[in-house]
Amino acid sequence: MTSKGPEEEHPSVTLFRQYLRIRTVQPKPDYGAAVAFFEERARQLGLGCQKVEVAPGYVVTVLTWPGTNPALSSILLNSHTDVVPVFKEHWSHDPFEAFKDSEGYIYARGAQDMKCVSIQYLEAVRRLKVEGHRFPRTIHMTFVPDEEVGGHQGMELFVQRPEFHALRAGFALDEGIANPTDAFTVFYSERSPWWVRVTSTGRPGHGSLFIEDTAAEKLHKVVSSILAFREKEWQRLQSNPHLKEGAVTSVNLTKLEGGVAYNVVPATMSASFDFRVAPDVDFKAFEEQLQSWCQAAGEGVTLEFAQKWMHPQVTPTDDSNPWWAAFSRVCKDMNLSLEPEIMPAATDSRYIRAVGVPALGFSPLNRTPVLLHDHDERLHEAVFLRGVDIYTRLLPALASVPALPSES
Ligand SMILES: CSCC[C@H](NC=O)C(=O)O
Ligand SMILES: [Zn+2]
Ligand SMILES: [Zn+2]
Repeated sequence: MTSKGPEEEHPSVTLFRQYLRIRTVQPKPDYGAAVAFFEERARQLGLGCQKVEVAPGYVVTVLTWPGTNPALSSILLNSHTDVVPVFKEHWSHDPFEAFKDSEGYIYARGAQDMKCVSIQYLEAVRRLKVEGHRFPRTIHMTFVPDEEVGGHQGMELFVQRPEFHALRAGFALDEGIANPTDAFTVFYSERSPWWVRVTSTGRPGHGSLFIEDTAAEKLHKVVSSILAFREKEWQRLQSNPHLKEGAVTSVNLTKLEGGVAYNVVPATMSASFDFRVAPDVDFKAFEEQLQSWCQAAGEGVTLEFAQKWMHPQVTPTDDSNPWWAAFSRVCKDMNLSLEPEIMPAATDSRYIRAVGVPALGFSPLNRTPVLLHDHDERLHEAVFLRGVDIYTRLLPALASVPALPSES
């Protein structure tokens, strides 16, 4: 399927590269251009198009292919439109040019995360429509802003809107992560982001003296306790080949703040941590553990949360879940091997699952190095096109899942 020259390029690849050139890059994404792009796709494909402004300047675009049985719940195909910033000097090609090399690799920010998936959905729907298919369940494609900075102005608000409930989503697909092997990774749950800032207060004074009870020494104790916990989780992951990254709790010390001069002992210092809490953790006990590390460090050590997700959900990956049964059956029929895992990072799936809609995180990218958020993010056009084939098989199966007990 690799094209030799631009004149022979597969039209789906050309469309993908057009979308990659839209600069929806944080912190100032050009969302207007993205919305216009999807409106034009809706027009070309003859799909319904709805724009929902969830916050000023933050529009969710919904493209709809109605099913034949409106009594059934719908399939939601979600993708975010924003991408993370780049360090341009570390790229081999301009990250917003969608350069394709002679082997067929397309270099661009968003090539894996997740502009590929948006176009793969659209192109699968286009093919199925052109072939004259109709399915019982409605298929909605949602193109949402703000995911890369937490989705607070995107999916978090959208799931609370009447327009979201009107979609009557029964099942959702959202992003996954590439897999370097022949297999495909599929995510059935996510770790919960807890962003914690520990602030320590103590006695100030002259930097030449042995001051007692300083902010720094107490902060050091908390940092040590947390990094010791990190090491324990890391060892647990390393020593058990059955455990994948998302199954343990991770933490990184990501910020240290405080101090004004070399010779002034500061009265306040703080440390910020990015925790990703595994879904099987007892959240209450874990928070108590954090509090007790602060208390053990001494007086005047407190913590606050900048982010604290409290609703982890697991989408079942057995045949008790008819959506999983349909999804995995197609993969089996196509000889695709699946590796079900817990997403280490946080995606919009958490908001979708939290309102009771089962969701799988799946980017149909195998034999692809994991380059999301990295320099030289790229995707081979053949892998991209294979992904369109995969959705072209998945969508008919999902949109034809028979009425669930709750729907009859
Ligand atoms: C926790 S809000 C930030 C969401 C972000 N998502 C993708 O990278 C992440 O850091 O996982
Ligand atoms: Zn993403
Ligand atoms: Zn991302």
